[in-house]
Amino acid sequence: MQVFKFGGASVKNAEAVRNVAHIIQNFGTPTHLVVVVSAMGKTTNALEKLLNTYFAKADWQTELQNIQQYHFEISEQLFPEKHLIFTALDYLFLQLKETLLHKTQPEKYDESYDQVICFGEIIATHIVSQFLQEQGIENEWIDIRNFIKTDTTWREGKVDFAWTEQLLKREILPILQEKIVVTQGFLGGTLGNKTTTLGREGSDYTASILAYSLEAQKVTIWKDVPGILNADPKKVPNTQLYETLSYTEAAEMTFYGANVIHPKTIKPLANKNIPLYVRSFLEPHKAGTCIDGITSPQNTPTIIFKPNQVLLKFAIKDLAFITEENLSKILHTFTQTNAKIHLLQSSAVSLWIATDFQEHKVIKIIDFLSEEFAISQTRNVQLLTILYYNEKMLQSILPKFELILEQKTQQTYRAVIAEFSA
Ligand SMILES: Nc1ncnc2c1ncn2[C@@H]1O[C@H](COP(=O)(O)OP(=O)(O)O)[C@@H](O)[C@H]1O
Ligand SMILES: N[C@@H](CC(=O)OP(=O)(O)O)C(=O)O
Repeated sequence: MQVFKFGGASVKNAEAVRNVAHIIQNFGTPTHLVVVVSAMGKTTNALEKLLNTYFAKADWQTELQNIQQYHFEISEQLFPEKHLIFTALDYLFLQLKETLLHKTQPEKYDESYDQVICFGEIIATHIVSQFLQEQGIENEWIDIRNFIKTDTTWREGKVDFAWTEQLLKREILPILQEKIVVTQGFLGGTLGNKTTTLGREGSDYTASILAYSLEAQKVTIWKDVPGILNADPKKVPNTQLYETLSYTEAAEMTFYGANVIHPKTIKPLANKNIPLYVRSFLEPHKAGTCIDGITSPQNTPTIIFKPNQVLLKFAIKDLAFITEENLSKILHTFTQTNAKIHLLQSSAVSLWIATDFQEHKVIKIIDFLSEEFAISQTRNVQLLTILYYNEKMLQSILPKFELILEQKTQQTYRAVIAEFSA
């Protein structure tokens, strides 16, 4: 069996959904395929805005209406009038409103977030599943929250692989003998059947969890790019396609912030030696990139920009030096806050850490540590990583940015950079 994953861009409008149906039609057999689908277009961002507007007691009704209108407009182009999908959508949007009004609390932000944000994937999979059915592609819609089991780390659920594997094997494998399965990316469920999410852009990870658990022959992630390139084509001109990549290289790229695939995707696949294909849904006849355990590392230069970072500086207050003890205190606070350290540098009296700019986490970190350290922050920075860099590459990129902090090893160049202010 195989796993296909379609992200937001591949289902962003009616034409895109039709294209997804064509790709699935060309799969060859009407069985043995799990289709993982993300929220349509930028719906996850819109749902985040809905929740924040609701908590801010502002005009959340307009936000809800916009999301509803977007999905209805797509569905009107895909289905005949009075199709069952419209009743399902009415019900789902009612459920979303009820959840917002009765199941969210500002003081439980992360938990509330998961209960609301999940509707993007739930709604998208209903539309896709029904449309495939309309096209004669028999499929079963599955609620993945009943199968991918996580703890209660809201917004970053930790997957219980043993339990998940058992449930998926028992319940999904028999269905796959007869038809295709359509399910949601990004979502999980707790023991108490509450919804969790696996981290932003986590649908790639879902595809990998499913492939691992069901021992898939391969996974294909369909994107709006020809495959994995040596840089994001939206940021760097004249990029080159990797036809093959090793698991190690791919994992390294995602670790440094190449957001073409979610960082957690590679490990489960590597553990079971399942190849991952990254292919273009715009040019589905092309082979794309194959990531596997056979390819040996090519050491090709790769440029990675990681935006939306903040650089925190922790300075010792009483003229003492940075010690292992206060280092561990700072690191422990990051663990407790579930904030990721993307770059770390120390001097005699200060420690710098670059992390994602998530305001609520930054506030928590500063709250915990401000008694002992003088903390300053540089916002609106990004992290630049160049794997297997050379001086020529540095000279082609660095003059375009303000350089705030720099680290070099023989193979890897890393810097905290900012756009020049106008
Ligand atoms: N090294 C890279 N190779 C290809 N695409 C990249 C790379 N780094 C970043 N990207 C970006 O990743 C995007 C695709 O990922 P994403 O938007 O998350 O897709 P989806 O939401 O459909 O899963 C591309 O449009 C491209 O801008
Ligand atoms: N919809 C979620 C999960 C996801 O993975 O989306 P995408 O496949 O479009 O990156 C998000 O936007 O974070």
